[in-house]
Amino acid sequence: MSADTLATVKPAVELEGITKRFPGVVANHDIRITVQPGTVHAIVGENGAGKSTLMKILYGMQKPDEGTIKVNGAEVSFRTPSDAIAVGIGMVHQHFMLADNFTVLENIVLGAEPKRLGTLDTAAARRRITQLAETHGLRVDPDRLVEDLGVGDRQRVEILKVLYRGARILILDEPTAVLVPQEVEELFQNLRELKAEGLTVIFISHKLDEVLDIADAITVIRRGTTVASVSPSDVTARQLAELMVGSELPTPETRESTVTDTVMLKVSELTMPGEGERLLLDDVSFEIHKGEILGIAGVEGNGQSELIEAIMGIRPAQGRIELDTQDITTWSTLKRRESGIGYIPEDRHRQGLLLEASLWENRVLGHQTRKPARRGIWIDRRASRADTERIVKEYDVRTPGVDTLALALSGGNQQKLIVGREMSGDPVFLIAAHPTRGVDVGAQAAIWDHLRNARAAGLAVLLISADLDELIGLSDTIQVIYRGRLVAALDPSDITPERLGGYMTGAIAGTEET
Ligand SMILES: Nc1ncnc2c1ncn2[C@@H]1O[C@H](COP(=O)(O)OP(=O)(O)OP(=O)(O)O)[C@@H](O)[C@H]1O
Repeated sequence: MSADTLATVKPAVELEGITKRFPGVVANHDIRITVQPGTVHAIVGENGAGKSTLMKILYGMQKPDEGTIKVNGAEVSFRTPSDAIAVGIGMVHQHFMLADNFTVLENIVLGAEPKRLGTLDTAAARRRITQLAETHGLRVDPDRLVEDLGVGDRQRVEILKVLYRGARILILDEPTAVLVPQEVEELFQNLRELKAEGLTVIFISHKLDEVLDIADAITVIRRGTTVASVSPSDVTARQLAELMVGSELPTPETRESTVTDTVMLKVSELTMPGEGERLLLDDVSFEIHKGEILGIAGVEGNGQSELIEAIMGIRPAQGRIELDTQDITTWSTLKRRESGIGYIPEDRHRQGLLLEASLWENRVLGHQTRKPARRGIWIDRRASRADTERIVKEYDVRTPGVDTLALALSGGNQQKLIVGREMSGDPVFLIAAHPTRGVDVGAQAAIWDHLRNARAAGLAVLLISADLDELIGLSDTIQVIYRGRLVAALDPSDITPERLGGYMTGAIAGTEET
């Protein structure tokens, strides 16, 4: 692009002086960001820094108290997302919003068409989708059911859905959080193609290496305000993290094995039927010792959720589960929890928190029968509040206080609260599903420390994570789950994320299959 044309090209997005206040919190303060068209622009910052709030403002989901938004040089004011869509802004949410039992085509068209599906010109819609998919290198089959698609494909459908509505500026909220390395590479390839077509991508991410790999420009937000605008070629991941927190990061400690001979959890021949012939869990057996972290690696949808649900007694399965030599196979979920199982669930909104309740009420959720919640037949409010304050401090949950509603916390801070709660009350066995999903690098290191310390004190942990660095860095042993079977046992000190990704996708056959 020559200097002349550069001068005439208007920024895709200009945010000037954006301020947004919530009760007790200034979520955004005088934010200034310029996003050039045809670029990938990353927004990074600690949990609670104000990234999501800013993206919601840019997508018309929230109104700023102050400041202006310009899109392609023209000032805009959004009342709803439809206003943002009308000027070409689209948002791909982290939690996919697709209807499972509809086809790709139906999902893409749903909501975008003025007519109802019954009267839709399917042939024209299919032509347009195919054309969009081809132009942007987003291969998907329009006639497949969404429930049959893997995570990477679902994400492509979400992107196509946004493009179908005419978006030229795409907002992606932590797009790589659920992807394995191979899928991340595919997504980045898609983003590069979008960019080459002149589209603009704004994305939020906590994975700083990835940010450095794909972004053309990076804006750092700290405590609600823009503190730096950098080019990826000028910073390292560590410097970026330090810009986010405003101080130097501690260097992580090395670790030693704390695995003992005492078996804490023993799962034998766990089998769960699915629809038709396919088994959701197929003869799964393993042991976890006191002081051991067993990591389960797998692409989402290969039986991890079912395994957790079986161990927690949420969903029936054949086989046997023993906790500390006791057969708990027929126990209720509550009884399992009471006997010392902590559970950091996969989906913090559906299973982890009551969003309309305060932080201290969430602290006692699922722990009503135990200390500090219980005093006689009553809930001990004072002790519960005090313990919540302890968690807020120890886990650095950014909140105005323990009476704040859970829904007012940023995503990462909600996660820190859940982790703190589940690590409280000295569990003997912990199920940690994606324990650091959505938390910033500093908080991630802190949660890892908490897990390692608890492990050193004898906690047995079942770790399920899509973050392969986390699996490799924390686990004593890694088992790969593929189509409901444990197919390979791997030594974390001897495996790279790329090879692990190979086992997870079935590209490298596991020991059981060879
Ligand atoms: N609806 C709300 N009501 C009250 N406070 C809110 C609300 N939404 C966000 N906040 C507060 O605004 C601040 C910024 O939150 P935001 O979700 O934008 O952070 P974030 O940078 O996206 O964090 P994360 O990385 O954890 O997702 C936080 O202190 C949060 O508690």
